[in-house]
Amino acid sequence: MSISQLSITQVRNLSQANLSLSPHINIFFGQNGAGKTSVLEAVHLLGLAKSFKPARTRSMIQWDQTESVVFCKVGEANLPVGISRKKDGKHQVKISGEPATSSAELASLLPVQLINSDAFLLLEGSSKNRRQFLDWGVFHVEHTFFHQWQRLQKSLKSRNILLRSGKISDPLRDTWDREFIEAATEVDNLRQRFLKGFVKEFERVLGLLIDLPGLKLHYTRGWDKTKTVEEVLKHNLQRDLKSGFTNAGPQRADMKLKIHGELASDVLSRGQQKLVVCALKLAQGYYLSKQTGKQSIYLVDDLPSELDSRHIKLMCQLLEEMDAQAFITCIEQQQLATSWQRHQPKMFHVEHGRIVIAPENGVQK
Ligand SMILES: Nc1ncnc2c1ncn2[C@@H]1O[C@H](COP(=O)(O)OP(=O)(O)OP(=O)(O)O)[C@@H](O)[C@H]1O
Repeated sequence: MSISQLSITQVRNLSQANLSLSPHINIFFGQNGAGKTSVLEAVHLLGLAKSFKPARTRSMIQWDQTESVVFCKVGEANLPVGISRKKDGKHQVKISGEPATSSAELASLLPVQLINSDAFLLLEGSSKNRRQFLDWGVFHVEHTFFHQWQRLQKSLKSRNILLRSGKISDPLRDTWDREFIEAATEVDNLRQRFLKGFVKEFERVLGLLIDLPGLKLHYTRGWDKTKTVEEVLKHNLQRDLKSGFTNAGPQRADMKLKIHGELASDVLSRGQQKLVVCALKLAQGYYLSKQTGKQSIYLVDDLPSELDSRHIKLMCQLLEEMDAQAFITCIEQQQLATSWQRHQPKMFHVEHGRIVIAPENGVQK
């Protein structure tokens, strides 16, 4: 799926922009503070109904305005998709003129992958970042995942409320325990099944980007691997009651990257870390496309930062080969002008919140 037309209204310093996009590579270049990242944020809002960080969503609305609106046409059928977001946090999503039933519907239609400076959190941040990354892939590849994941969240929340109330023999807790056990087992099975294929794809893409022998992805499911969830819940009951929450389960799963037993974030240089993170993100798009035929949409903020010219070219080649639609930002047009082999990118110059089409390769024809 790619976006053919994009209209952005009152997002940060972009008062109004109407863009006709390439289904392949779209590059936004311009000086600091021009509004390049805001274009990516607008597409992110369309795909996930929020900014890069949920807490930033409110601040996206242009000063002295009450709402941001982003509208696009998707795929060959030019399916209209729009979102409006108000200062009070309310938002409205419409797909083909009808209100979307859930944000999952939007996410399924527009599989957005973001590579920006926050992407380093995949290596150095909390396990929540890695679980979100993993679950993005499982959600798109395994059709039953969303339902099981919702069951897990609901049963976990209800169980934790009962734990805090201290009702040790509450029959209601037995009910939520059973629901939690079933959902936890399913979520873990689906994550593991996804990872079997994904890890191979990740190793392939990483090998094309950088030679890091010994780098391995280690999945931990969130509870003792020699025990069932049921056994762990029984074993941990006193501890769970004392702490007021469920200590073990898929809500504690992690996916660490280690090299020779050390965390990649403790060992690798900044550039190497960026390449590992890019390999993870690109592998998601490749794997999704191989498993489902769906194309992802890539938002890459400041692609050249931290990378030497050889690695910039390799990144561009991999994005092109995947045939995903990409929105890429950089400061100078020349930084990315000659990195492409298959398609000429569409170049946009962003200046003080205004976006104009620029000549390809910076050469006026
Ligand atoms: N709510 C808002 N209303 C209006 N302007 C805003 C709002 N929030 C941020 N801005 C301004 O909008 C611009 C957003 O810039 P953006 O982050 O898109 O820049 P950029 O081109 O990616 O720059 P850089 O290269 O420095 O990352 C900045 O000039 C910022 O000060």
